[in-house]
Formats: sequence, structure tokens, C-alpha cells
Amino acid sequence: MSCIRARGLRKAFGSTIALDGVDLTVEAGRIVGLIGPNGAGKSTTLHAIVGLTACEGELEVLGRDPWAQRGSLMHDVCFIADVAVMPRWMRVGQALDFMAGVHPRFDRARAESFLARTTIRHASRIRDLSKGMVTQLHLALIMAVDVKLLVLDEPTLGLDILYRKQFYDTLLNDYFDGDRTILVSTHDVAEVEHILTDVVFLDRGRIVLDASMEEVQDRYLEVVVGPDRLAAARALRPLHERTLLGRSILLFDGVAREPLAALGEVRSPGLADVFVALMGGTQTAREAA
Ligand SMILES: Nc1ncnc2c1ncn2[C@@H]1O[C@H](COP(=O)(O)OP(=O)(O)OP(=O)(O)O)[C@@H](O)[C@H]1O
Repeated sequence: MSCIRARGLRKAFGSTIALDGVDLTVEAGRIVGLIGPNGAGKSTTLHAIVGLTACEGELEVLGRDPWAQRGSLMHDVCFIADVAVMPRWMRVGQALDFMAGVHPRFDRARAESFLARTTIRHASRIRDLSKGMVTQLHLALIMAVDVKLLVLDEPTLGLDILYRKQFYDTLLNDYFDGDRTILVSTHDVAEVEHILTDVVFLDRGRIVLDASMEEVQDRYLEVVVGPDRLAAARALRPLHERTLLGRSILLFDGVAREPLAALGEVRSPGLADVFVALMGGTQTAREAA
């Protein structure tokens, strides 16, 4: 059984089509990045998955219909939007009490042992903690919830780079155990690239790319060419072309390494470059040819 299985998901808000036929399968034990620009439909997808919004189409999460069976689904799912946004008036001990009261799978001892590694004290008020400490507290609460699926909607928005890195590193090292599934949305590709097993690019309510990181590695190549080889490189129909320090960098989808190597230095593009190539909307060499 897949962890998430969506077929033909559609959602309209008035005349705005937020999801326009999304098919998505996420297997258990994967870390999937749902990546897209503002308004792409990321939050709507995640809300549908955790049963916060009803959609047309078929959707099954951990064998349940999220909209109809939200109560039971929430025993196995944790949904977080905005790390480090917590009630400022609460004390740390009260946040632990609250979690213990509302979530049947919250393991207080686990949260306590994580907090013991920090300088956060039970008696501290959240408003007196630094932003980094609030991130640590939030992580301690998340990581103590024993669920099968963790859904994170742009979790690190508003955090600076150090805390964002700390958040993802801790998530990977102390939470992910190979059985859990993590689905994280972001518009910052570089931030999550190193933790993902799979990537889904979403644009205007449609999936543009759905692949494992290995598939991305195998499929896309970049070649750096000088002006003398540019016409030959363009003839191989690149997906995207950009110029950097006077040299052209052409990105190809599904073209073998050998013919590219004859044109210049071949390398694997970063996920951000593939994202720009697929979503950039700029004129590509293919169009120019
Ligand atoms: N409750 C709503 N009422 C009306 N329109 C909505 C509502 N929720 C989302 N939309 C619209 O649906 C589209 C998709 O929004 P969604 O929030 O899912 O995108 P997103 O990819 O999460 O964007 P962002 O990165 O900006 O949060 C947008 O055009 C948005 O304006």
C-alpha cells in the first residue's frame, strides 16, 4: 500500500484553479519535496492530504480518505506549517503538557530528552527564547510524535539560514528512520535538496516533474560551451540555456553524456537549475532554434 495515492485531484476556489488534475504516489519511507513557485498549489495539495480541504478526484492517505476520516488519520500524521511559530505566552512545560494532552502518539520522555541537549528550560516563557531556541523546541515537539507521515508546509519560512539548516539536519538525523515518510513543501529548492529522496515540481496546479533524485541525476545534464560550439550544442535541443561569465550553459533532458562531452565540460546540474529550466518561463534554446 502506498502512503499517499492521488488521482486527478482538482480544486477550484471560485474561478481560481488551485489543483488541475494532480496524480501523485508517495511510497512509505521516502522524503519527498513538493516544490513550486508562489500560488503553485503546494499548500492546497498538503491541505487535501491532511484532510483540511475537500477535493475532486481520488485521494488515499495511509489507506484512508483524509476528508472523510480525518480524525483517525491524524493518529498517524503530523502536519506542521511554520516552525518557530508558537504561542508566545506559554511556558515550555505548558507546551509539553499541551502536546501530551492533544496527541495520542506524543512521547513526552522523548521530547524531554531532546530538550535536555539544549539550553531551553521548562520554566522559560516562549517569548523569552531566541528564534533558534524556539526552533529547537518546536523540533523537540515534532520529533516526539510517533507518526507514519510528517507533512511540513514551508516549515522554515522566516527563519534565517542557520536555523533552517539546523532544522533539516535534525529532522534527517534524529527523526527520519527509513520507515517514516516526510512530505515537505518549499519554494527554496537548495534548502531541501540534500535531504530528499524524491522531488515533485508543481506549477499552476499541475505536476511538472515527479522523479526520484537518482532519476533526476540520470536524466539531466549540463554542458558548458564556448561560442564556437554553441550552434552544435543548440542542435541537440537543450531544455534551457543561460550565460555565466561569458560562457553558455545548456541544460539537456535525456541526452547521452558522450555527444555532450564532445562540446564542452559536462556536469550534473543542481536541482535549482533543473527547477529554473522547467519552470523559468524564459525563452529556451529549443524555442529559439
Ligand atoms: N482559501 C482560498 N480561497 C481562494 N483562493 C485560494 C485559497 N487557497 C488558495 N487559493 C488560491 O489557489 C492557488 C494555489 O494556492 P496555494 O496556497 O495552494 O499555493 P502555494 O503553492 O502553497 O503558494 P505559496 O507558496 O504562495 O504559499 C493560488 O492562486 C491561491 O491564491
